[in-house]
Amino acid sequence: MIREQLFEQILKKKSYLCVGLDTDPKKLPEHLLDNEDPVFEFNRQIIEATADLCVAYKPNIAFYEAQGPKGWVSLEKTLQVIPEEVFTIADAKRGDIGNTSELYARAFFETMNFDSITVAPYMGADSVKPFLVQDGKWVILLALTSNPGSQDFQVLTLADGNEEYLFEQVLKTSSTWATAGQMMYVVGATQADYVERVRALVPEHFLLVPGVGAQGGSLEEISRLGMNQQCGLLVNSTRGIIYASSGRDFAKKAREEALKLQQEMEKYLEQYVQHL
Ligand SMILES: O=C(O)c1cc(=O)[nH]c(=O)n1[C@@H]1O[C@H](COP(=O)(O)O)[C@@H](O)[C@H]1O
Repeated sequence: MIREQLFEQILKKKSYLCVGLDTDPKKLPEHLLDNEDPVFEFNRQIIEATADLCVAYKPNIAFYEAQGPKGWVSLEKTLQVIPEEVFTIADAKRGDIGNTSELYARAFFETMNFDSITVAPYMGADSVKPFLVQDGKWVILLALTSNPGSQDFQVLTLADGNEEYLFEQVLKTSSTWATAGQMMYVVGATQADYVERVRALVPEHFLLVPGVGAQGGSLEEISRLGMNQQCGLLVNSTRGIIYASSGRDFAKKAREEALKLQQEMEKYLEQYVQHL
């Protein structure tokens, strides 16, 4: 999916919500367990209940890999029921020497038809470039993550005397590898203090923002500080939506939570995107 299509969908749905599909077999509502493929059935109902409120789905691959071959089957079936216009993110956090990254790219972009994949920048240019193979397929590079461990390396200052954080160097260098039509950055909602520094370096790029809800990040703050004139944000919520209820009403409750976020997003879009 190209950038213009993504923005069109944001305008149409008045939403920049990404729903995480981190489907844990241990957390499924009991009444689904008799199903032939409970993980798929759970995802199918979540998608049916939320597809008009969100612009992206982000299955975290770990939740499928952990189940072995049947997990990959559930993932493939899930992709098939995501409506065509909704952006898909393989949250796989890959990246390796060039020829291996090529195979990761093939796995997620060809064997499975994801629009994008999350990639770790640590191994540098030759580990990321194999994912930048064609228009409409995106790299979402980890820049400043939402977790406590982000403090261990990402905000260390470099020894070159420029008072620059490591994540800023990641943004500077990697933004020369691809345009804002092929690269996005992960910036945690818990990192609002640094968002202005992120935007100073990558004003045009979309940011994938996880960490609202269960991790405590604020949608208001990240929207105020991070939005650009093409919205420029995909804000993810996973547990806050998909596990809103563990009962028979799980899909209805998921919709209610997604709707709350969408309605808040509609407000920020009107406030911060000028030509709306
Ligand atoms: O790449 C990600 O999506 C990601 C990056 C990051 O910095 N923090 C983060 O939480 N994530 C993912 O975003 C999702 C967050 O889920 P919730 O905390 O349940 O909303 C999980 O799939 C995480 O793996």
